[in-house]
Amino acid sequence: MGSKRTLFLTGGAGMVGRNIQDHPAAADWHILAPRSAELDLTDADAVTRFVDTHKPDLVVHAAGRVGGIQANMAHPVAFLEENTAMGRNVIMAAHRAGVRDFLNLASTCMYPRAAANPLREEMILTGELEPTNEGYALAKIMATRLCQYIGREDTDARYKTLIPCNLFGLHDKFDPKHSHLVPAIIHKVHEAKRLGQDTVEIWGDGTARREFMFAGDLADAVMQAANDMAALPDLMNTGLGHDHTINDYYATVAKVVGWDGTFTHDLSKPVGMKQKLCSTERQAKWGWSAPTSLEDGLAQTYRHYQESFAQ
Ligand SMILES: NC(=O)C1=CN([C@@H]2O[C@H](COP(=O)(O)OP(=O)(O)OC[C@H]3O[C@@H](n4cnc5c(N)ncnc54)[C@H](OP(=O)(O)O)[C@@H]3O)[C@@H](O)[C@H]2O)C=CC1
Ligand SMILES: C[C@H]1O[C@H](OP(=O)(O)OP(=O)(O)OC[C@H]2O[C@@H](n3cnc4c(=O)[nH]c(N)nc43)[C@H](O)[C@@H]2O)[C@@H](O)[C@@H](O)C1=O
Repeated sequence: MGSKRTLFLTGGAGMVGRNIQDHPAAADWHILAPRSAELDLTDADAVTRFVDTHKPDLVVHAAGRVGGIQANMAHPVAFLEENTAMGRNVIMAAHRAGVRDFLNLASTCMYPRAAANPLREEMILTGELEPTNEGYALAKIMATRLCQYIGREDTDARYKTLIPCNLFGLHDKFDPKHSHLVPAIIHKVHEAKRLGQDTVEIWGDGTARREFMFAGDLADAVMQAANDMAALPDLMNTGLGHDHTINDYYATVAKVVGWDGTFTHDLSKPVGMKQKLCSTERQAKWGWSAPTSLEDGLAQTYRHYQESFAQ
């Protein structure tokens, strides 16, 4: 314990944070993961005091106000303001305290809405953002650029950003008001099975495409990065390099849950980006790929849902 390096993990109780703490390589670190009730990251002075007191060797910034398309559209002020404040406070407190290594988590929502797929890291800030999550994306771009500027001005600082694709997994949010696509489908299809319903409604026409990675796999990439920050590119997509239609995700979840009903489409619901598929070129050069198949990840997530959320 005495010889372990200290990792300040923000958002340690969230989906990504819990998967990081459950990763086998987490045992190599002394992890500090305060809840928001103990350390409100929007409070700059409190963050500075925390970082100055603990002087971590590495910060992994996995906290944020996070939600699916509907939550982002309903609360753009909070998504922009809280995420900007958290990013700025954590990054600046770490840099002022002399923390050399910082791993920032962004999101593929910060790519321009009309960018050609697959999305390459140098496309950031080359076009207009997707309006359904613009506030959140602006906050993510701010934190990403701040890390890059710090790295440019202070060549000892390794302030780097992973850009994960959409994620799902254990400890996801299943509440329909906040959920992303995959947990929303799991909840809807499970409920249809439980209540004996023979149809489930899909938002939009189902032809939009998404790249959903198992959150345990993102944790694996984070731990590989943590172990050798020098080897990590300063900005890198973390994804699968392939995607599926929304209709495909519904069909696959129905198979995993064991429900054989049919689907309808509600064309009045928001659809967002038509496609946001990562280029995995940098990730491949870095020497990593996601190990979990969609079916296996969904089966694990459905078991977790049944244990923690389902009626
Ligand atoms: N989920 C996804 O599909 C994707 C996520 N990401 C990024 O990964 C990161 C983690 O996301 P995810 O785990 O899904 O999010 P969750 O919503 O599951 O977790 C977010 C965490 O942030 C913490 N938090 C929120 N506000 C504050 C605050 N004011 N002070 C301190 N802590 C706060 C919460 O802490 P507490 O529980 O203690 O309140 C919570 O544990 C985010 O940066 C997100 O943008 C990127 C791409 C896709
Ligand atoms: C990772 C990224 O994720 C977010 O963007 P998003 O990918 O658009 O979010 P989503 O997962 O909620 O939806 C994906 C797609 O799925 C369709 N869809 C069908 N049926 C349901 C459904 O029942 N619920 C939801 N939520 N979507 C549905 C929905 O219409 C859309 O086309 C950002 O806000 C931001 O959080 C971010 O960083």
